[in-house]
Amino acid sequence: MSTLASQSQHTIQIEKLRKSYSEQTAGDVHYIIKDVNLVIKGGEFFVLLGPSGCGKSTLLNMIAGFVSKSGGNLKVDNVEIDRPGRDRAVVFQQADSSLFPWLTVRENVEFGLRMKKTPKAERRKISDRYIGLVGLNGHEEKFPKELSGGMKQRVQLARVLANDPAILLMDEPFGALDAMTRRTMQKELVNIWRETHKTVIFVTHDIQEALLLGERIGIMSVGPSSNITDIYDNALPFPRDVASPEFYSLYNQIQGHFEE
Ligand SMILES: Nc1ncnc2c1ncn2[C@@H]1O[C@H](COP(=O)(O)OP(=O)(O)OP(=O)(O)O)[C@@H](O)[C@H]1O
Repeated sequence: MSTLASQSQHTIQIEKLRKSYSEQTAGDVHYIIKDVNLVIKGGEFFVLLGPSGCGKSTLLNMIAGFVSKSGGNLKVDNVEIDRPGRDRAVVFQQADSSLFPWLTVRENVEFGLRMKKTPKAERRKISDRYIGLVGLNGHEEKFPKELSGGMKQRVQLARVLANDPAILLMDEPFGALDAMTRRTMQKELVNIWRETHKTVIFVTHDIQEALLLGERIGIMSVGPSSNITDIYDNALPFPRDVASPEFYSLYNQIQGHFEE
């Protein structure tokens, strides 16, 4: 288990970061994102909010090390990111594609630990903890096809958490869930984050979701050459109340930003 001290590191430093998927083609370079500057502190819950197609997933996948940069600097604790690493893990919107259908809930959660050759008793202890944390007690022996969409997303989250990455990269993880399940998962994620002190970068295009979760909310402009144009601090106490005047006021400020 990572200590609080070690989790308070893992600061992500982004300087003049740019990405083009068409650098090899002749003519003007078409940048998806251009000159993004951002520092995300270790242990912070940061939300990337922006309209569809602005490059949120591209930026997240660059931090994950799945997509290469075209220019600028992208570092964790002053070390350049040039590949995926155990310090970072991604939670995708579609849980189905990340779960092994032939493995049970417990076996899916323990998969990474098995690869690391973690002893069986230790694996069981860790999977018990995270299966409990995501509310799946009693479902350990089920297969993915026997689970609802929300339950599958919980398994994906438990599996990622079991590997204890310091940095959680979440790409619209609740986008495919019904409204009630989504709200439950949002509350659980906040509890997990507060308990584990991980750095979270959460991508969404939903202002309410951004405000329910984030300590800071980075607004991405419409592409191409998208950038983070504004950052909103959100110090509202947890659990956040969507009906409070403070929530409503912040919501309107951010919405106004997109209407400009
Ligand atoms: N592998 C790729 N090759 C070429 N273009 C790509 C690739 N991946 C993404 N793009 C383009 O980059 C732009 C940004 O896509 P991206 O998925 O990062 O945006 P997004 O903000 O996450 O969108 P959404 O909210 O709809 O998921 C889009 O125009 C998309 O077509």
